[in-house]
Amino acid sequence: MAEPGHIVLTDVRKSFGPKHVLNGVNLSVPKGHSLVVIGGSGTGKSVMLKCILGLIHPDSGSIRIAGEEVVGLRGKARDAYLSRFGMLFQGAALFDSLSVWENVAFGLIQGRHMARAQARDIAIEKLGQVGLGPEVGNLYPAELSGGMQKRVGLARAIAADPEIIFFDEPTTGLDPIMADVINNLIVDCVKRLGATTVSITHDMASARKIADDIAMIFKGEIIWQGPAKTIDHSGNPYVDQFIHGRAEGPIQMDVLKP
Ligand SMILES: Nc1ncnc2c1ncn2[C@@H]1O[C@H](COP(=O)(O)OP(=O)(O)OP(=O)(O)O)[C@@H](O)[C@H]1O
Repeated sequence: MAEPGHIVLTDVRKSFGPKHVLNGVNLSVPKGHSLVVIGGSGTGKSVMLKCILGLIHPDSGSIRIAGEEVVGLRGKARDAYLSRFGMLFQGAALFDSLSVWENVAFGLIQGRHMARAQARDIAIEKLGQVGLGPEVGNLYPAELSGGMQKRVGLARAIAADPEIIFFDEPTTGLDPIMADVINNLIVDCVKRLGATTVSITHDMASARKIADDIAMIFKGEIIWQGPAKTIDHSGNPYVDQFIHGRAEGPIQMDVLKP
């Protein structure tokens, strides 16, 4: 029998009022694999990630992590669940009032109640893994370039050695060379940790680099999933249109609707 997925979504549905956003999402990510979810704006990528994180409750369906049902977890069980995740947000989302090392160590100090000195050592080590020297630890986010901020965000995402990491648009806003540097660091850091990852991106160069598998979401359903190296021969006209960025094809933009 095939190994059950580390992250398994079964028929996950979510509507906001009359708006059906997730229409029965089915997805399985094996342990240690990197899945990249692609899809147009407003197709439900962020809502799906928020459902996995428990920030949005699905109307129905099942989300299992390592075999355990996580829909509906509350209180301490939910806190313990969230501590298994690392997250790199769009724009890095660093705290401006904290130094770089304090940003990286935030979850260790606040979440795990680690002593500051020990947390600082780990932060400096993780900064080293993303190519930043210890001197950067004492700077503040406003003193860093966008690329350095992403590196710090990545160091923070891996600080607690999470078993699952989410990357939300990890290369948005970066020039192509810095984007490639971040992609390489993501691949290195994830391999070192052996973490299972789910990433959202519009950047196909990034998707090809960091994904083992790619899934395409369209109108709240996964319409294709396969190994990244097969995406050019998916045989799916929606995938073809998306990866080549063509205005013509089965995906029609509702440019007049909000
Ligand atoms: N809390 C909410 N209340 C009402 N509607 C919501 C809520 N969250 C998301 N939506 C709607 O769900 C749809 C999907 O949103 P989502 O953020 O998942 O899109 P996305 O695929 O991540 O898009 P993008 O690539 O632009 O970030 C959108 O139409 C959005 O307006």
